[in-house]
Amino acid sequence: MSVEVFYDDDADLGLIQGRKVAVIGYGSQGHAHALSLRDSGVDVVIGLPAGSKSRPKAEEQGLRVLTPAEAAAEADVIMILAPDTAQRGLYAEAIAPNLAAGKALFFGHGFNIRYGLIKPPADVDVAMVAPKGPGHLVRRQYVDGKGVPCLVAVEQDPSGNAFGLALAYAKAIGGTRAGAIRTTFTEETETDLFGEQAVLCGGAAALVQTGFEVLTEAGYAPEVAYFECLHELKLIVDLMYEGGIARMRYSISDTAEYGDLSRGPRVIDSRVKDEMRKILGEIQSGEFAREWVAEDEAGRPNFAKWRAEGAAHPIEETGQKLRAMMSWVDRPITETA
Ligand SMILES: NC(=O)C1=CN([C@@H]2O[C@H](COP(=O)(O)OP(=O)(O)OC[C@H]3O[C@@H](n4cnc5c(N)ncnc54)[C@H](OP(=O)(O)O)[C@@H]3O)[C@@H](O)[C@H]2O)C=CC1
Ligand SMILES: CC[C@](O)(C(C)=O)C(=O)O
Ligand SMILES: [Mg+2]
Ligand SMILES: [Mg+2]
Repeated sequence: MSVEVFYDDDADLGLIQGRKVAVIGYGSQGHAHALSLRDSGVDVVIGLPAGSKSRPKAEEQGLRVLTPAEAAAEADVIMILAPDTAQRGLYAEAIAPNLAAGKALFFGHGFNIRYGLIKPPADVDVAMVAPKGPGHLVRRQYVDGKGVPCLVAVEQDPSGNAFGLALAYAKAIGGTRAGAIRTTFTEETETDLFGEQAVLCGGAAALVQTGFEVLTEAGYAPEVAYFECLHELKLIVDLMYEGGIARMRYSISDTAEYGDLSRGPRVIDSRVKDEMRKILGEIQSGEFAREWVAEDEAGRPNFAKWRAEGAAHPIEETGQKLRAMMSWVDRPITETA
């Protein structure tokens, strides 16, 4: 099945330049959207609670900061870029009372709409512009005259113009420079959750930690194990990123490629694939969403425990020491926030 991809020439920036946009939240995505919208000539206001630690960051950039309710009341387009777990309460308290027919409600990820946690009124456009990359990279690419590809979706379209408006928004943050792909809230949410759980974050972190443990438990130096299991992963993924798995295999030695082809399927075997299918099932059925919402409402006890265990893993201490020796690893992408 082929997808529809839209580029700068397909989007009319004027559609978003003519509206006032409230960006609610000024974290990874929020700062990138707000600054790039402003640089694209859009009238932007930021919505943040009174005690938010993000307020000074937005104000330092010369942005006008109001409370979420005040910003939502002023704006025609409200982009919610607060954490997914905060969105339901934020919507009920500050946004729903300030919606009116003809306004548009935008999201950077479909979680709250897909799982029915937010149910906007029928006379409001509901759309999504979801960059396929971390917010700091979204901003850096925009500043460099490039862009991070976006997914664009429409859930409700009473105006008949929701897709054009979303495409204009994607253009204003650099997304259509790279390409904006039309999708649905369901497809974006389920694939995004699956990708981050099974492959990009959960799968990759567990693979790296487990490889490091096997080597160090067998008596190899943690420093050598770090290079083999974490540091070089970026170099290998860069090759995949540039030219796919085939390009990576072209670049490595035949010995590595034979080991890859003969041993890789033993590591990621049918049991792992079955577990991935189970994880996808939990996402599709809403089981993961219910678990995560309950964990958040309970004060995140497991989240805090697992996060602390991850931070205490020996690979972190080894990494800290080694990264200090590598001057080229000293420009964190988060420095634009
Ligand atoms: N991180 C990423 O790169 C990606 C994120 N997304 C999606 O973008 C959205 C935002 O995520 P992300 O940028 O990671 O979030 P962050 O955690 O980086 O930032 C959240 C921001 O929202 C503020 N905030 C917290 N609570 C509230 C509230 N009740 N009302 C208003 N503002 C609030 C925070 O302020 P304070 O500083 O005070 O905590 C902070 O400025 C999510 O839907 C996420 O799934 C999509 C693609 C990639
Ligand atoms: C991969 C994690 C992500 O989905 C992202 C940066 O796209 C997220 O939710 O942060
Ligand atoms: Mg993602
Ligand atoms: Mg995500």
